[in-house]
Amino acid sequence: MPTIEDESFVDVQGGGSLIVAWQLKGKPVTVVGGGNVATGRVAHLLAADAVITVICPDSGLSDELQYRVAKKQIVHIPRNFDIEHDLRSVQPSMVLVAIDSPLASTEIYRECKALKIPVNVADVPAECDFYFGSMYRDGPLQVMVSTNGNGPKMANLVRRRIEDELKQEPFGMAIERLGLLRRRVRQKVPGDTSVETRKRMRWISQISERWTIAQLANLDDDMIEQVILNMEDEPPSYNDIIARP
Ligand SMILES: C[C@@]1(CC(=O)O)C2=NC(=C\c3[nH]c(c(CCC(=O)O)c3CC(=O)O)Cc3[nH]c(c(CC(=O)O)c3CCC(=O)O)/C=C3\N/C(=C\2)[C@@H](CCC(=O)O)[C@]3(C)CC(=O)O)/[C@H]1CCC(=O)O
Ligand SMILES: NC(=O)c1ccc[n+]([C@@H]2O[C@H](COP(=O)([O-])OP(=O)(O)OC[C@H]3O[C@@H](n4cnc5c(N)ncnc54)[C@H](O)[C@@H]3O)[C@@H](O)[C@H]2O)c1
Repeated sequence: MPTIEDESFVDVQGGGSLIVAWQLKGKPVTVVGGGNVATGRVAHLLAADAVITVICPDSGLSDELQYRVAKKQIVHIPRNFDIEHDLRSVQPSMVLVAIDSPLASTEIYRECKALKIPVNVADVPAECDFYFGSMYRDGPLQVMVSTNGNGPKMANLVRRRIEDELKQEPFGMAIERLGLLRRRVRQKVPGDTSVETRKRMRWISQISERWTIAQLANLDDDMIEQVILNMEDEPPSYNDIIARP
């Protein structure tokens, strides 16, 4: 039984935030404003497959957002935000505010809180349920750097360091191919018993660990089938697979 004198547990440092990978696929998200900041928010939302409505007067819609409306990637409502119509009746999953009017922002923020809708008001930490961070993406890989409000520019610098390192190797492609292999392994060893799950997990962990990033990125559909056909206790090495006819 652990006691409060037990020093084997690490001390936790507070003052952070919970970084999670929020799933927005198919969910309605409202972006208020159509300028530079809103345009950046929309790019992040599109990458998350959200269903996006942008609300701002026609005169405020950026060229990029006009292009996205024309491509039917987003819906645009050409007027100022209206709390009754755009919040109370629609109840979106999330609201992102990026407008040049602090009074209107605060009003939208308060109503989102009353309706329990998660909201971010760009550059106003007191009106954010969550902050954005500096993002590196490569296919399904996403790395987000946050300074928890202390220095957004520094978040950008740290992200660029990480980016310089990660872009040396095809991580995105490797992860995509590994994702396909995982799905095939689950078809080959279906079932939810702990024995089956443990077998699948050990197998995939070993391949993830032992194959290089370049080898994983090279894993084409035929090789995946070879790997699946040879699913014995020990997972094959890359060389085992390419040596097979
Ligand atoms: C990461 C990034 C993502 C994004 O927004 O997409 C982001 N800000 C970015 C850039 C940036 N923003 C600002 C500068 C000027 C230099 C500087 O101040 O450092 C630069 C740098 C530049 O422009 O180069 C000004 C600024 N930002 C906030 C305040 C208010 C305050 O601090 O009180 C002020 C001061 C306004 C004033 O002084 O009046 C607040 C927030 N900005 C955040 C995110 C959240 C905290 C993130 C974190 O702590 O890590 C948070 C809390 C809320 C939010 O907006 O979600 C994006 C970099 C993307 C990239 O390029 O990679
Ligand atoms: N400009 C920047 O680089 C920058 C960077 C970080 C944060 N910010 C902050 O983020 C906010 C937005 O910045 P921006 O550069 O995108 O501004 P912007 O001036 O380019 O765009 C403002 C947008 O808000 C719309 N708008 C104004 N009132 C509205 C309302 N009531 N309903 C709907 N739409 C409305 C306008 O039509 C326009 O599309 C500002 O508060 C700014 O301080 C700006």
